[in-house]
Amino acid sequence: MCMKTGYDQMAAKLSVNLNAVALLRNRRDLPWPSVTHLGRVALQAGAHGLTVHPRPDERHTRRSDLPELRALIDDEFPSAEFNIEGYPDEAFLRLVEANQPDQVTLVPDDPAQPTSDHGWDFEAQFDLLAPVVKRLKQGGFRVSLFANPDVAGMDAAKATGADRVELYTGPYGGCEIDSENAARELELLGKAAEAARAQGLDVNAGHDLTVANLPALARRIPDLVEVSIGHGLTADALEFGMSETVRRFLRACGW
Ligand SMILES: CC(=O)[C@@H](O)[C@H](O)COP(=O)(O)O
Ligand SMILES: NCC(=O)COP(=O)(O)O
Repeated sequence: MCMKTGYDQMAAKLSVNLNAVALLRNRRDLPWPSVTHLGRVALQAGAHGLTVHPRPDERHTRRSDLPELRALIDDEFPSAEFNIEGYPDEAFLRLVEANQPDQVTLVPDDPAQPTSDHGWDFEAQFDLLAPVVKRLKQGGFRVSLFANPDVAGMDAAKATGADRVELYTGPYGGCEIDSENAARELELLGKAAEAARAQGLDVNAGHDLTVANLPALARRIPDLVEVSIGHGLTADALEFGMSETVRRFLRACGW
């Protein structure tokens, strides 16, 4: 990681989640907006990676998007990272193995859920997670586990063999900026990050992050390694264009 430009700390890498672009494309049986091309524009503008969360019903990114995105990174942006998120059933694990991401983020999603809204219960779901993490690590993938902003369970998260946790920032993202609620959620995230770091886990974060709420998160978690952002970033891209939006988000991360 490079030094931040505006702070005395390191900056989190920005991975652009393309699910919202895919959702827009999927309104028609047409190939635009192109998920792969908007991924290219985001990487050209300086994003550090691309994230997809292909769900079983393919309402967002489709299985067929993944080889194209893998090839985009391999051919044009070899230092960028590809992050695939999802619930670790056999179909998902095979999809991951076929598309060789740099990072796999395991999320406890039910297929019927509109979006991700909680992290793993690491103790209760340890027996599910540990063998999956082992298989993914043997495949050479970095593994991150979606986590509630909760101090409890970080030891169990570490015991699964995972490399990182990704803190679920939805409740923080839903708060009015500078409100007491935002301060309380931020503190929960900060404490959870400290607990994860104490176990030797690196910390990612994501869900409902915006240009407005990112700077305080980056200050509270100075060693945050990566943020993955889709909905808010895509909304801004409609207003400012993808390139300018990525630059705005990079600045909000502290680059
Ligand atoms: C794991 C997580 O927080 C997700 O935010 C997610 O990948 C968002 O995906 P959707 O945009 O498809 O809801
Ligand atoms: N991994 C979290 C993520 O990708 C965030 O997505 P979004 O809430 O910003 O759409």
